[in-house]
Amino acid sequence: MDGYAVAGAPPWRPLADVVTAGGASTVVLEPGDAVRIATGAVLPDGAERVVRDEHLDVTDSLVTPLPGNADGDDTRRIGEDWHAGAHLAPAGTVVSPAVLSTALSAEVPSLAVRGPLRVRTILSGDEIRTSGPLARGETRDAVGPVVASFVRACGAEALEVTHLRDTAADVDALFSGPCDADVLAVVGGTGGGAADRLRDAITRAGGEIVVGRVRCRPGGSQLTAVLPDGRVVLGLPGNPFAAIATLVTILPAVVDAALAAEPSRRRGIVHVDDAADGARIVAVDALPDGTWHVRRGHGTATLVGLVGAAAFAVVPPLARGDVVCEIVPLP
Ligand SMILES: Nc1nc2c(c(=O)[nH]1)N[C@H]1C(S)=C(S)[C@@H](COP(=O)(O)OP(=O)(O)OC[C@H]3O[C@@H](n4cnc5c(N)ncnc54)[C@H](O)[C@@H]3O)O[C@H]1N2
Ligand code: MOO
Repeated sequence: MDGYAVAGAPPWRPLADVVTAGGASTVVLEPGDAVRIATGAVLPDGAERVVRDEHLDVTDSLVTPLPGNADGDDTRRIGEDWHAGAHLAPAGTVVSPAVLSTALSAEVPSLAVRGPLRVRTILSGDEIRTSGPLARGETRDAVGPVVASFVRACGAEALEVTHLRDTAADVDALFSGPCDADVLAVVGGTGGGAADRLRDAITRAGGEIVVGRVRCRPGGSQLTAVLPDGRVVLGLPGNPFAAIATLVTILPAVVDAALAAEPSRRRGIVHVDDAADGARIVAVDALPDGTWHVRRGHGTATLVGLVGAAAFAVVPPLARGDVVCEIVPLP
């Protein structure tokens, strides 16, 4: 506190010196002395306490406590914020700016951390074209260039996107080769149709399909699998809206599980007009009263239904009216 460092009983004699923060002071107080001190300065030798300016009457020759403030002490003592060995953040806490700043205050130079999870997105489909003009039968890649934003919004690190040809050998190589990723997010090939080789390849690689399908639209054909080396495979349905909706609803759960983090799901009230048998992932707009409004459906072939939208909402099966839903904010 800005005030006076004092020694002995009041009133005190003010010394001419000023003790400032960061400097090495040579001031020594005798009983009856007071010296002006700045917030953050080290208490000078001989000082017994600090009294803040607001609690003092100061003249050229005398420093006197104001009535009712005779005994106050505004000294900040080393270690007063926490004791040695104190737990400042429980295991599993996300390393937020507050955690980093607290570690700095506590002179903790390094932290044991898990993650971030590294996610590699793999585009599948011989028809998918990432650059150059489209030939007949080709489809513009509308996921690769934007997927990193969504991966990062899930708290994971996005590695570069690769493109896989629709051959069994290429899909096998994806799962058997060395890899710098913790999660392989494969776009397309989840359906099990003529050209979809993902499920068989996971089985051939000795992987276990943990979630084979989900009663949800879009994203019903999504899968979550674990390879023998622990890597997680997310099969994202190929239609871009389905791929992104699936990614942002399933990847956070994988991140939480891998990092032993406490799941934190945001919820909100969504106005739902019609009920459906299964769960739905819908784009929503924020209303001024803090509730959410379902957007008109646009199909899943593009992300046009997300343009300007604030979030996805996961609407539970059969729900209608004002429904509490999981809200997944969009990046
Ligand atoms: N008999 C059925 N067939 C399909 C069904 C069904 O219920 N019964 N569902 C359809 C839906 S909905 C989806 S979604 C897909 C999911 O299957 P896949 O994951 O195997 O997806 P693909 O067939 O590989 O691709 C679907 C569609 O998306 C296009 N695509 C793929 N990647 C991209 C990309 N990076 N950028 C833009 N577009 C992409 C791809 O060309 C296909 O047109 O199954 C349906 N079939
Ligand atoms: O999974 Mo498709 O999931 O409805 O576009």
